Amino acid sequence: MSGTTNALLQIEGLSAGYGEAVVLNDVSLSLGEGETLALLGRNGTGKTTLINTLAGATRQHGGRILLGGQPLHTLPAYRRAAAGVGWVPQERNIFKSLTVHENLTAVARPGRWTPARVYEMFPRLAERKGNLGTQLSGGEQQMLAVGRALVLNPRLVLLDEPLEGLAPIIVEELLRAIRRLTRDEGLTAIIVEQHPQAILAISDRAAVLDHGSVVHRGAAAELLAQPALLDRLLGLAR
Ligand SMILES: Nc1ncnc2c1ncn2[C@@H]1O[C@H](COP(=O)(O)OP(=O)(O)OP(=O)(O)O)[C@@H](O)[C@H]1O
Repeated sequence: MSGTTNALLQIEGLSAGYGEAVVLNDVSLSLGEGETLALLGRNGTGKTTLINTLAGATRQHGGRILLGGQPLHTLPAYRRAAAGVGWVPQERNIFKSLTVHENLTAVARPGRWTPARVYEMFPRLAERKGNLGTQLSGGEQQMLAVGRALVLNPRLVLLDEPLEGLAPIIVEELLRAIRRLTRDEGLTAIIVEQHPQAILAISDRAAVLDHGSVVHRGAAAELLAQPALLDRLLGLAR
């Protein structure tokens, strides 16, 4: 990963889990400003647990998380958004009883990402401004979840399987938007995904988890260029 001294995000010796159960063991990673990390691994290896731990939604047993040099791990979950963490959880968690527009304005904070820019990025949402969360398709809910994280104007965005369960045409649309965010807008992000090739292609860095530990870290392009290594790391037979 990038040099640890000027990294935006530093994760050091992190152990975390649920209750007494420890899922993550001694995870250390760092990410520079404007970089995207593809977080890969087989099912149940701890990817969501790592994202949730960064967001403050698990029991942390040890280690440190620093964002811009400031400790994040000492803050309760509700203060991590204000500290600069935009979290798009697997369940999306949009406010279903609010309209699309209300979902965005309810959480917006000053900065370059405004609801208008989110609508420009996701024209489907602009068309559905006045619709309630309950009236949205899965893909529209996912776009709204991403938009809601953006209007927080976070320093770091956590995307947990943003493409999961979506129709291929929507996957293409979201991938285009995420590519724009990571490549053109310089967003700093961690993306968990089951489609490794698609995500590696738009990421700078890659990390692979197995049994709650980091078993590989390096440049995304290098891993993309080594499909046999990628298959081995993900436990796929060739
Ligand atoms: N709420 C929970 N309480 C207890 N154990 C949990 C909880 N959520 C996940 N686990 C356990 O933690 C381990 C890691 O799960 P996690 O969801 O982080 O993996 P993952 O790599 O994100 O997998 P997937 O790709 O299936 O989402 C698994 O053994 C899982 O059973």
